[in-house]
Amino acid sequence: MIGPQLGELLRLIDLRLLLDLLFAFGLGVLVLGRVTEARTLWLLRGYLLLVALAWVVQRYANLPLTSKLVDALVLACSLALAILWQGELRRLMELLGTGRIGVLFGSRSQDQLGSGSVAVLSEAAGRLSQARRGGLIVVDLGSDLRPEDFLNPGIGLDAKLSVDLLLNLFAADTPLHDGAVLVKANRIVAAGVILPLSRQGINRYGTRHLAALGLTERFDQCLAIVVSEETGTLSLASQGRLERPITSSRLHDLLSQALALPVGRSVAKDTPESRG
Ligand SMILES: Nc1ncnc2c1ncn2[C@@H]1O[C@H](COP(=O)(O)OP(=O)(O)OP(=O)(O)O)[C@@H](O)[C@H]1O
Repeated sequence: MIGPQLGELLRLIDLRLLLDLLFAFGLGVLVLGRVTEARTLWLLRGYLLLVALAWVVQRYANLPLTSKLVDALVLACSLALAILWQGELRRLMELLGTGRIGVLFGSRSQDQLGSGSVAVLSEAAGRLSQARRGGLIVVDLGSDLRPEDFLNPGIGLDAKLSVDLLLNLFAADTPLHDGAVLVKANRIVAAGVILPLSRQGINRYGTRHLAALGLTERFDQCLAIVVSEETGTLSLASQGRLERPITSSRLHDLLSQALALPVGRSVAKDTPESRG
């Protein structure tokens, strides 16, 4: 009957091995699914392939020397990747340590910025740049940032995003003009936020630009718009890299691309809504 045959089949299949393969496959899919950059994806695929090869050699081939060599290769690659991805690995440990594992599985936040907000941000940045007024705007695309992620979380505002309010917040000699403005889901969440600084480019950039790099290298779902007070230069920081100098219309296109919105300049309408 079916009973003994099923029992026989189950005996033949190593359940633990099956589970092991299933978990490893799931983990691989999860990690690869989170990577969007092509080069990173190739590196990760190569690394996972090496790990799988090391496992096969160790388990099925009785070749101790080959096994040792492949293990050494995996170790060398692990060290190289740990150096290359130290920011990402630190972020992963922070997420695990603070119990925010959901961020690893979650997709981008639903309440994203719309095209109106992109226009508001690029117009405000353009006007700050023309006036040579320093500014730093962090755009959170769904990073689940917490106050403890900043050196100082600043003053909570929860105000509607508008060009006027942004210009006001960066007006010289006002209490909140120092630090960054945090924008999330069409709202100005906080101002006067002090961000962690990056250690890369320390000889090249001042602290405003290092702050933009510092945050975006830790949170890949954050962008930082920087306006230099010294030169009026506009920059956009993303994933620990600065694109500069850019025009406000280029900023508009880059923000639209990041949000997967149709690219093309639209004017920030001075509606009562945008005035907040
Ligand atoms: N950690 C930080 N987080 C947020 N803002 C910061 C931080 N550090 C400095 N800033 C902002 O940057 C300003 C100082 O900018 P600084 O001149 O050092 O940098 P910069 O990159 O050369 O910018 P700029 O080109 O505007 O001069 C501060 O007044 C403050 O508003």
